[in-house]
Amino acid sequence: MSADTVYDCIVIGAGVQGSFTAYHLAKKNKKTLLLEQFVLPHSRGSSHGQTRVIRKAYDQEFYAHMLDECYKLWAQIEKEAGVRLYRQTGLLVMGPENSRYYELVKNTLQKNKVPMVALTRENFSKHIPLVNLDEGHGAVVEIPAGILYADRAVKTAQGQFQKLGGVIRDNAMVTDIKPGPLVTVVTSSGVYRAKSLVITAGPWTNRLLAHTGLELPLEVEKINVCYWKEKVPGSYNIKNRFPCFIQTECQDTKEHIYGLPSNEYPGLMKVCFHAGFETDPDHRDKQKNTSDIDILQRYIARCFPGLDPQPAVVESCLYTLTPDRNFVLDHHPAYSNIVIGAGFSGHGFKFGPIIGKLLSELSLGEVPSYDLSPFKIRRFHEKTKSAL
Ligand SMILES: Cc1cc2nc3c(=O)[nH]c(=O)nc-3n(C[C@H](O)[C@H](O)[C@H](O)COP(=O)(O)OP(=O)(O)OC[C@H]3O[C@@H](n4cnc5c(N)ncnc54)[C@H](O)[C@@H]3O)c2cc1C
Ligand SMILES: O=C(O)[C@@H]1CCCCN1
Repeated sequence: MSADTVYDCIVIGAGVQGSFTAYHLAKKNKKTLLLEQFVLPHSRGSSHGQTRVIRKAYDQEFYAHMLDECYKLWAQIEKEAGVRLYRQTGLLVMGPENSRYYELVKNTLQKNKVPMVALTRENFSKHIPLVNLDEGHGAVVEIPAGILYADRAVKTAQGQFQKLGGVIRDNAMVTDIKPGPLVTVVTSSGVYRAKSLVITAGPWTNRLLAHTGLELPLEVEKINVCYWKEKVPGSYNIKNRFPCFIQTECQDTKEHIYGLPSNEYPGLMKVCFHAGFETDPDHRDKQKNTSDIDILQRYIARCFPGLDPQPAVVESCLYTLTPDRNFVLDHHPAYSNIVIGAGFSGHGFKFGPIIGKLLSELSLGEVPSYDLSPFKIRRFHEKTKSAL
């Protein structure tokens, strides 16, 4: 491409959401440029690591609805690229039987006819050995849920995008955005222009939006990603059909604790706390709070007796949270040819292919395939007004 190329669309940020957006745009024959500040692949954002959970066990039904198509889109890209990205493991959901959240999750699964098994206290340990169910808690298994191979998925979306003629420039940090009928994007390695722009910059979203006069209520948190050693190797292994799990709340915390079967590191199971500590994305290593690990240790000692209750490996990842934990998928309020995909609040990976499709639709001025009202920027202002 020559220096004066005008792209149909520029996408900023090659995490899972930007990579899938670029892929969908290229599928629609749009001349697309994907810009990434770091050399790819990297582990400084939110999409790195080997695994993520895919599930329909949500308290809000609109997420479960989107997942129908999402599973199909994951299967489609697996087929196109000849790689495996999804593996069914099932998802064990445990929570206080009398809690509203646990009830809503069960209702979503039932209403959407998701194959599931409700476990009783009597048969729990037969189906799920080496886990202690808390007193007063119920348990259901969502059968089709599973894991996504995260790093491989991002690489595959980028690879398919390139095969379709898309251009990726990594090591290209965007330093300025000049809105207009043609948007100008200034990077550390060149200046580019396009008819439309999609910003999928994860934890750096507000830094980029500052160039356009907008600030969203996003909070960036560092998550301690903990792996715990199996006392007997293999006891919680994916090959032995151990499922992913979510503990919606328990005596140790009102927040989710969740885990994935041992898989990526031999003999280690990933169990994490679904909340972290505020950080600057460029300085996350300075955030050293580990009070979440104390909570996890207590939980593991009580409920996962087959794990050593000391983390064997601790890595880090970033969440970008909105106040209501729903995503932002919308046009920029002042510039209709700038589209924003942000605030994935620690649960956006599974939706990558559908978010890519939706952001591509918004950037092309098409009617989006789903009702995007839960994801509009306007909701933040409405909240502020009603609070006055
Ligand atoms: C520990 C952890 C566990 C999770 N578990 C799950 C799960 O089980 N299931 C699930 O569905 N989701 C899960 N998530 C959430 C999911 O991973 C995120 O929602 C998703 O990865 C967000 O992707 P993104 O593309 O928005 O952000 P990112 O991956 O951060 O991508 C943004 C990209 O923009 C680039 N960028 C930023 N600024 C610039 C600039 N100025 N110029 C150029 N490039 C720029 C960044 O370098 C980065 O590559 C988890 C997240 C974490 C951290
Ligand atoms: O999005 C998910 O499915 C996981 C599990 C629960 C909390 C963190 N994210």
